Amino acid sequence: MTYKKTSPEIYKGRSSKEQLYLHEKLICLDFQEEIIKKSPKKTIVLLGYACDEGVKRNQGRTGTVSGPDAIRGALGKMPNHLSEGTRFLDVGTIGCLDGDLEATQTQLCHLVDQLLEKGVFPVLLGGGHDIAYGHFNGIKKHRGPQKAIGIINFDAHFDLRDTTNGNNSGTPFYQIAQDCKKEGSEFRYFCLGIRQDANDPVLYKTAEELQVHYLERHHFQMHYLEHVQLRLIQFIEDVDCLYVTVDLDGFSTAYAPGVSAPSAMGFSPDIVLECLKLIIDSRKLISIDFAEMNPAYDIDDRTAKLAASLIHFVIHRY
Ligand SMILES: N=CN[C@@H](CCC(=O)O)C(=O)O
Ligand SMILES: [Mn+2]
Ligand SMILES: [Mn+2]
Repeated sequence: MTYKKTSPEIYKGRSSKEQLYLHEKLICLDFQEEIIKKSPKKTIVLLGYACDEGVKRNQGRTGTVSGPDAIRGALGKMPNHLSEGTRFLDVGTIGCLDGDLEATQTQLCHLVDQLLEKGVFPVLLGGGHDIAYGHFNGIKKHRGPQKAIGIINFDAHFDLRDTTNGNNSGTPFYQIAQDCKKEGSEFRYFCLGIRQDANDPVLYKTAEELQVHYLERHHFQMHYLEHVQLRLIQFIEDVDCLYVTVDLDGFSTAYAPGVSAPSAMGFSPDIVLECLKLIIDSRKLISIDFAEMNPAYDIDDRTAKLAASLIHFVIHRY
């Protein structure tokens, strides 16, 4: 595992005297210094997961290692509407050393636990979707295995591949489900945006066996908003808290070309925004991540800007 403090140089943009832009509001801290104080003030914390190893093992197009900084660059330029009392921090980025994905996920788990311990709202920037295994485990470590943690994944893929070929970016929710089985806890997983052209029959079968809640792409659109909202409300009712993960490859390539596995028939941002509204307003959301950002394939920073706009929305509504 590697760790790097974020250089403020990554955050560039217009300057003002009144913190009109997020890069002026944001403070880069060193995680190791433990200077994140527990405070009653609302605190939003960015943490990067610069890891390509899961994508590589899953035979995907690498490049997500640069994902966190691409999102940071786009986010920093955006206008700041956060209240004066809100703290907005960046605690750096962890990376994968010698292909040791598992060690990186374990480290992520510890960092997420520590962040939640401080009472802050973590916003994680990926990195392959293997971020989800470390992230979820950190939430579980903090909350305890008996708490009902709901996972909401906006994605084209179930990511329920079994681990016969090792852990990778296509296996995180299968790994979580196996851990749940061992611990005797319920696997609470809702996946929105699934498509038949992106998931084989074995994956659908695994989803059925694990009683996964899912909405397919043809129903995951504004035309079916009431239905989508109802399904979300039903899922949220049964959980104590929520972990949300946004896999950028679920969006149409028109919005998100910069990913490992692009989706020509992916979903649109408007339906995701509606869902995020409902999720945030439920007051159960405790942590969120944005995965699979791959700047090597981005066009005109479109994907980075989409991720940044979604984060902008979340941190202002939270
Ligand atoms: N994290 C994404 N995983 C997808 C990739 C699909 C693809 O390579 O086309 C998956 O394994 O299903
Ligand atoms: Mn995924
Ligand atoms: Mn995906």
